[in-house]
Amino acid sequence: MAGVSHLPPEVLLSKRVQEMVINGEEPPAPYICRHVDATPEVSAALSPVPIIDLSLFSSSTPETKQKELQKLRSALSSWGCFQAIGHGMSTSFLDNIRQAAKEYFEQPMEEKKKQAKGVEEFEGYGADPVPAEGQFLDWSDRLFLDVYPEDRRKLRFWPERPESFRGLLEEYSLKIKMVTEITSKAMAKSLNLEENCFLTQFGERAQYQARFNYYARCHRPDLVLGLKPHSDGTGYTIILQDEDGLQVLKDEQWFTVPKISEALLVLMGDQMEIMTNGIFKSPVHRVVTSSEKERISVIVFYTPEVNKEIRPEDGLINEERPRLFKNVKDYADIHMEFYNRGQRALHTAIV
Ligand SMILES: O=C(O)CCC(=O)C(=O)O
Ligand SMILES: [Fe+2]
Repeated sequence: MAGVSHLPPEVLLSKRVQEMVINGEEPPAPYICRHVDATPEVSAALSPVPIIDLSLFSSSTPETKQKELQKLRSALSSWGCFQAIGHGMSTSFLDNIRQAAKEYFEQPMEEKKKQAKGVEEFEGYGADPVPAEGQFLDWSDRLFLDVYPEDRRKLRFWPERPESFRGLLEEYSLKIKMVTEITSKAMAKSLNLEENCFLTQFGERAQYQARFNYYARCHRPDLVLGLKPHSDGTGYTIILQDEDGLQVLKDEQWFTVPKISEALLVLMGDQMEIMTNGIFKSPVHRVVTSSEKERISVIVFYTPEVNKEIRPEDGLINEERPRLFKNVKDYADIHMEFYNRGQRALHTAIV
């Protein structure tokens, strides 16, 4: 096949990874990671990512509730993420979401290109905007959609096919809203804070953005990543996966997050680290590629409302733990600038 490795990133990013795979092309040079990562990897079977049962926060004895809150606090202080079960969504409903995403990506390119985004835009079907020079590209395609506040939706990017897509996304987002409410309250209680404090910081016009990721098979999983290492600029992020592939960095090891059919991964972003004055960790994570299986994930980014200042909770600042972070506004934008250069942005918020 004709090689494409001489093409610059902005040209490559106007093509889809899925197209390259269908055409039998080798990963072009900009997709090849240029450093050798010697960090050990822990397989899904051996990764003890904590599991939290959200249903125990509403219907259980005070002792059981307290125990689960402690588990939550410990999970978020050490891992920065947990697998949520008992969230009120059935496994068959989650499978319907996985299936709709799969059917979307399985459609012919012309169909998906109806939602095509510009190379430098965020919303729509495509890839991340062109990164800074020297950064490698991600072996993935994605569909990115603003979901809430509702008046921010751009329906021209919402697929009409598969037919179930829009309805399922609507239903899923409503349920995710309930999950964020339960989770935000439980996180506050686990830190002995007033239960609505994080919800108030996120604001009434908190943002929910959905991202459907398609990680194509790749001949060279040793050289190519589905998504480069990063932390999220969100408040926190909720991830539904259909295969293993996501890895979280902890204790200098990459832990593969096991796919559990009934679970959603809740992962802290930098803004929760700021609001908890550094108690909850926003973990670095990445997605590896596989030569055997493609992978789909459905992500909801949950971020404080535009233009709203957030700050470390007063109740988490004391003599032993002085204030670590400044008040910040629209941190996700700063995060994006650094992300583009393959860097973290959290240090910009340190006092
Ligand atoms: O696909 C995944 O599992 C993770 C995606 C992710 O980390 C992101 O979109 O920020
Ligand atoms: Fe992420």
